[in-house]
Amino acid sequence: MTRWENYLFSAEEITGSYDGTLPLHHYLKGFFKQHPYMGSRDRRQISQLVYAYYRLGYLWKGKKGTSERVLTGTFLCEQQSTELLRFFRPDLDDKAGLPVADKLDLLGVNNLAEIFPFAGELSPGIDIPSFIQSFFAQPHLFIRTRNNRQLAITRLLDKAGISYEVTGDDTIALPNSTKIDTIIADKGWYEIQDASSQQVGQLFTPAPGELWWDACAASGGKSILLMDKQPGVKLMVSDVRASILQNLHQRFKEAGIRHYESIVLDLTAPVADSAIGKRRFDHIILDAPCSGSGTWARTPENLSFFQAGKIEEFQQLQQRIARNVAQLLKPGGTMTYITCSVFRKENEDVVSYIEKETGLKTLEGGVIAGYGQRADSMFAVKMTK
Ligand SMILES: C[S@@+](CC[C@H](N)C(=O)[O-])C[C@H]1O[C@@H](n2cnc3c(N)ncnc32)[C@H](O)[C@@H]1O
Repeated sequence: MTRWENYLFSAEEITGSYDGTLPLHHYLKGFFKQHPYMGSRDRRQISQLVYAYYRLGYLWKGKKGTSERVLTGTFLCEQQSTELLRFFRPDLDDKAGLPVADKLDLLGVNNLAEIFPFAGELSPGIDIPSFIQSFFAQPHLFIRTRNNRQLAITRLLDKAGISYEVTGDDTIALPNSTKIDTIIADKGWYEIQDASSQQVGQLFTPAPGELWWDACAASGGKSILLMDKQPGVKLMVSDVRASILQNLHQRFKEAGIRHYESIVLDLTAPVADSAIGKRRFDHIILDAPCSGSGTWARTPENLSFFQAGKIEEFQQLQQRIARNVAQLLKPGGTMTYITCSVFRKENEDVVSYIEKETGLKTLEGGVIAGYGQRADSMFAVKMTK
């Protein structure tokens, strides 16, 4: 067998045994551990084939064989000729430089719902063709530069020969494979944070002395953004997972944030006075658990394994959490409801529910369509009591 045939064979073996239970990158790690004779180039090429396959979503599922789908996915993802595609499908390789829309035409795909069957669930602000076509490109790695270090960082990137684009005052887009921690030693200079997540920060207008609560803080990405804007706020962070708050403590330490309070809270139940006393908050960040569908260009295996019924499960969870969280907002304060979902039921419909159930009113915000700049897509709405 040639090298290319071996690669295709391995990709077929992986897609045949992977069941979506683990994230795909974990599964691939396990697979390569069991095949230690594969070198780093082999691992990279096989992983690319597997990812290209999952980027097809539902296209030709059950209708065409795995190898044909792997090669079709590869054709849609590659922007220039590759040896592998030239070996198997020179007809497609000749056309590798075409835009994705033209490639789909060439393949006779004129209904994008063949790829993404959830198109009817999308928030109105999402451009359906652009969103679906974005699955065929790996999103960028974005960093948010801190403490006026942008120039110093771009110098180091230049020195390391990394291609990058400065896309905002504090935002740099990098190739996804960049090992940024090997280039910039001081972790206090930057945060890895998607461009859309950074954009959410425009809804935060903190003033010194205000009491802020990051209710679903995870490892603290939004909180660090907030504290960089205004180090003088009084911050409380919470999450249902104690383990993720441990990650937050480490990340805060590296970011130089020392003064904050943290607490483990399950927000599906009302917050007891015994946990936080009679305190009420000037501002709340509610970055709710969600389907993550705005990030599926990074984890395209979800296109095949996500179950439609999950959308409503998330919606119910978001509604319960939002109702309990809104109780702790001071009159005149704001709550910013955030998801990294593109589904209306998790976004606009939850905002309508919050308005109806808690009396909060929408001030500004909506869909953040990241697919246009190879970033995640999100939803963020600022509401007031
Ligand atoms: C989208 S993530 C938050 C991301 C984070 N704000 C950031 O910027 O990195 C949602 C978080 O909600 C937490 N969560 C899920 N269910 C919860 C619950 N019932 N109560 C509190 N937090 C919950 C999850 O553990 C997860 O860390």
